[in-house]
Parts: sequence; structure tokens; C-alpha cells
Amino acid sequence: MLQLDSLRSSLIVSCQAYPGEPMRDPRTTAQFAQSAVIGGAAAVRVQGIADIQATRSAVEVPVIGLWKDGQEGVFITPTVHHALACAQAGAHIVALDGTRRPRPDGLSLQETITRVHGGSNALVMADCGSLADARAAEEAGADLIGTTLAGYTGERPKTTGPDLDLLRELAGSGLGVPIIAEGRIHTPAQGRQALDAGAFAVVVGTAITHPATITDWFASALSA
Ligand SMILES: CC(=O)N[C@H](C=O)[C@@H](O)[C@H](O)[C@H](O)COP(=O)(O)O
Repeated sequence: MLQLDSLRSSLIVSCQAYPGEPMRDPRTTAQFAQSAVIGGAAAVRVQGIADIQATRSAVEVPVIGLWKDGQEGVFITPTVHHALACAQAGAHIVALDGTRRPRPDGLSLQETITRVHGGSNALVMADCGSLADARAAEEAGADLIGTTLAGYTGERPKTTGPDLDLLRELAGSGLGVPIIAEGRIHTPAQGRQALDAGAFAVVVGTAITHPATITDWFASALSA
């Protein structure tokens, strides 16, 4: 089982392309992951069974795997079936929806996490949207708590940058599991702020691995 110490204060790079995009290809994901590792990523986060398999073969660092099914509600690794498939594909850590919303397979988060722990060696990262989610996810047995869904579930405002207020709340709440800052971290300075706010590690996706969005940032600034 993965020792989390290697991830302390580290950068984790999320490598994802979305349905219909030109870069939506497991080989491309794995190449992005390899490039991120060269640049100093201590772990990578990838979506989809084929992407997890390709990335696991391509890099030595821990792989956080998830499987998005759908585009709204509970769609990040929504069921225990999805979660076990991610573990089977080679994910060291399975990231799944860690909110308090009902899950499509009717299982509780606790039952889901128990089954992932029982059926694999993978750790579980609960992608949460609020402090209440995080408390419930820790109670349910999550090994890591991510702020991934802050701003996407209606419980928190969608901040322009990272939700530093939530990070501070989580850090001050006495949670006993590592808190991973994820979501809208767009600059190195924001990554540093997230660590200073109490994050154990920082996940950056779009700002490193989504060229269409990065290009739009530049293009919009030039045309303004
Ligand atoms: C809300 C949701 O679906 N988040 C997803 C989770 O895997 C990804 O689309 C994000 O890119 C990832 O969380 C990293 O965040 P950012 O791309 O903002 O650095």
C-alpha cells in the first residue's frame, strides 16, 4: 500500500482531456504525465480505465485514478464498480465523489470505501465540496480528502482561484487525514498559498495540462 509521506508538500498534476477533445487519448495522457514527472510532479491524476493503465505503465510515481461517468451530479467514480475498476487498472489511489449526495448504486460512502479497501490495495481520495463533506468522508474511512468539488456542488461559491477559505477551515477543523488542495489553482503562487493554508499537497490540472483553456486565457487577454 502506498505511503503518503512521499506526497507531503508536493505537486500532483492532473492530466485530463474531455469528451470530444483532440487530446482525449490514453497515449497522450500518459505522455502528459511523463512530462509532468520530468517537471517535478510527485504524482499524477488521470481519468478513465485506459488512461490509468497507460499512465501506470509510463511513470514511476503514484497514480491517482478516477472514472468520470456523466457530467453532472455524482459523476466522479460514482459507484463501487467504477472504483474497483480504477484500482484494478493500477491506480494507487482511487479518487471518488466524496460528497454527501446519494450515489447511483445506492451504497453509502462508507460502504463504498470499505469495499474498495476490502477488494484492493488502493487508498481512497474523497473528492469533497465542503467542510461537512470532508467530516463525513473522514468518518466513512477516506484516506485523503480533496477539495476537488468545492464550487461545483452548490455548498460553496465557485471562487476564481482556489477556495482558500475552505482550505483554512479544513486545516483548522482537526481532520485526521491529509487535505489535498484541488480546483482552480492556476499559478505557482496560488499553489504556494494552498500549502500555506494547510494543504498537504496540491493538485493542478487545467493550468498545466489543458492547452485549449490556457490558450483561451491568452487569447482573451489579447482581445480585451
Ligand atoms: C470538478 C471536476 O470535474 N474536476 C475534475 C476532477 O478530476 C477535473 O476536471 C479537474 O481538472 C481537476 O479537478 C483539477 O482541477 P483544475 O483543472 O481546476 O486545476
